[in-house]
Amino acid sequence: MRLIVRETQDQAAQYIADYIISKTSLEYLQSYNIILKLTATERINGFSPTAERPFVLGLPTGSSPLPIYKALIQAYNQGKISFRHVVTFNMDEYVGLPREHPESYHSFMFSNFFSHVDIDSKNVNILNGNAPNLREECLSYEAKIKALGGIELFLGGVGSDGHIAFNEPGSSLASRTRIKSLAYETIVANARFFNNDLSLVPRMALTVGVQTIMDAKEVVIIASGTSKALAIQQAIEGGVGHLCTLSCLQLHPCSMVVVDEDATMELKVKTVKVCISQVLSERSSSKA
Ligand SMILES: O=P(O)(O)OC[C@H]1O[C@](O)(CO)[C@@H](O)[C@@H]1O
Repeated sequence: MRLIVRETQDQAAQYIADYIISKTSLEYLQSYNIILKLTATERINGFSPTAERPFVLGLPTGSSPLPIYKALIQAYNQGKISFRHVVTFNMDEYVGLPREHPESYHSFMFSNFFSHVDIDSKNVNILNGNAPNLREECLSYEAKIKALGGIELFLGGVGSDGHIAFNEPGSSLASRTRIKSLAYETIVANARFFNNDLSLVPRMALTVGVQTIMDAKEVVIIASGTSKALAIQQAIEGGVGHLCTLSCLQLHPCSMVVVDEDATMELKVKTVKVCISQVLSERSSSKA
């Protein structure tokens, strides 16, 4: 698992947006007075997606990815990226909240991202939390991901309790898309989107599973703010376990967690130093 630290949330978001677009450009990483010149890898642009061979992108909601969506929209407006041949799968959706509700993840995704770029709405996949048969809905979501050859890059956030998507503490690390009850901590955290009224926050959601995320070829997580610091500490310094489902990424061959400085507050100085020096050596050896 790679850990990338940026000073602010906006810088962390810009790093991820650039990474997803992947300009084939040179990147400079400064660490402990060493400046290394690194070659950025290619993602959407390097993949050159077509209608027959789309780029399959997993996407999150929440406040953390908002600056990433802003940066992607800006890049689209500058002609640096097109989403015409990108197929998206969102991580989760509330159960029972009407699709048109301003806090549904459908509304969130269209108002914060999809309506501002050239994505074809037929390529947008979001779980239907009002489906007549929720189990069937989850099974066909998994089947659709598989039929498209899997997710190329899954972008995600993390809950303050360490959840990835809505895989709350105690979720099976082998889980797949299913219905989940939200943890009390998540209901409290999300109440800010529902006039701080706990009774208005849906109690259940459909969510991709931990294994669905682990199956993606690459996973990129954003975390910012001190409220995420404990979750980041557990996921990075703790063992792999179902009480902090983000920790599953320790077992992923290609995962990256991008944080702002506030989110590193519970990490040991040594962890941050080791992670940064690993990035430097991994990247410089991949250049050789
Ligand atoms: O970024 P926020 O608003 O803290 O949200 C945290 C997490 O909760 C979720 O919205 C629940 O899935 C995640 O997608 C997100 O990463």
